[in-house]
Amino acid sequence: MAIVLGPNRYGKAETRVVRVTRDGATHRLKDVNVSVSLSGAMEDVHLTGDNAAVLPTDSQKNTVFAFAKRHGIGAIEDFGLLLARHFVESRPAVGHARVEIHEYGWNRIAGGHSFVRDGGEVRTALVHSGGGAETVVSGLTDLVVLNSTGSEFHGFARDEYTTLEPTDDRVLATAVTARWRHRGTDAAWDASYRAARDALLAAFAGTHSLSLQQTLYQMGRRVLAEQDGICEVRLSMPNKHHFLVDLEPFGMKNDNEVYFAADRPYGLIEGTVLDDGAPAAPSAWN
Ligand SMILES: O=c1[nH]c(=O)c2[nH]c(=O)[nH]c2[nH]1
Repeated sequence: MAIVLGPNRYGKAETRVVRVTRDGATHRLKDVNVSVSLSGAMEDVHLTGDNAAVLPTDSQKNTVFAFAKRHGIGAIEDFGLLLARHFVESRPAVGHARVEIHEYGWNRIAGGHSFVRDGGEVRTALVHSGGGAETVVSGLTDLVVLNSTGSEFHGFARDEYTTLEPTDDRVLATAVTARWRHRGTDAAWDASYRAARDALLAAFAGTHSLSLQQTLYQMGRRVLAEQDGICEVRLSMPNKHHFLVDLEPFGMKNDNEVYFAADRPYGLIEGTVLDDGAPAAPSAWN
């Protein structure tokens, strides 16, 4: 047996940066979590302990802070591209850079310098640069949505373990994780993000659902139908079950009004919706 070093990468994960832009008394806030991962000619450090090619992860963290000051933080896709290109172009040993950024939203309260955190929702970007190829995947996590009617689930397969009752009126709730791959690397990121988020919400609300799978497909479809610059959407959606509570013991009828919101287990519905003519780019999602 020949033992060899396989794929490897390294970098500083989860550098939390808050960048305040002071425009007189009116401030703007960007709150991000940046993870850098570099790969390339890193045999020596693994095989012999020679660190000559290794840009310390500490330097990578410092670069994130320095770039936040020097360039500001605009759309997270742009900040990711800036960092990824910097590491590939400035370090001969680095053939590939992966930069993942999560952004936490803040809204202005009053005056110029007071803010309140958005709900749990997070905007995401994943950038790869190296070997002459670049990819950008945008997205969001924890977009929590609920339809209080307009959802059915029946006609499903049955076996000896099936106890689920069919329903023609249920609560449909999920926490959407969606990521979408752009065809290029120079979109109007903020406008594209808002349009994709709106499309996901409109499709969730506007689909009379026969299953969460059907709703998922409609959500991905809507994003692709509205934006030529996007060629692939990947969705992961937990079915946040809401069970009708039996109120008969208390002499009351439950007319689809009182639910037990279970947190686990949950159905996990995942799928990809794509332009089948787009060039495949599996590494864009790594
Ligand atoms: O929309 C649904 N899809 C399923 O696959 C499923 N399975 C289940 O038990 N409930 C549901 N609901």
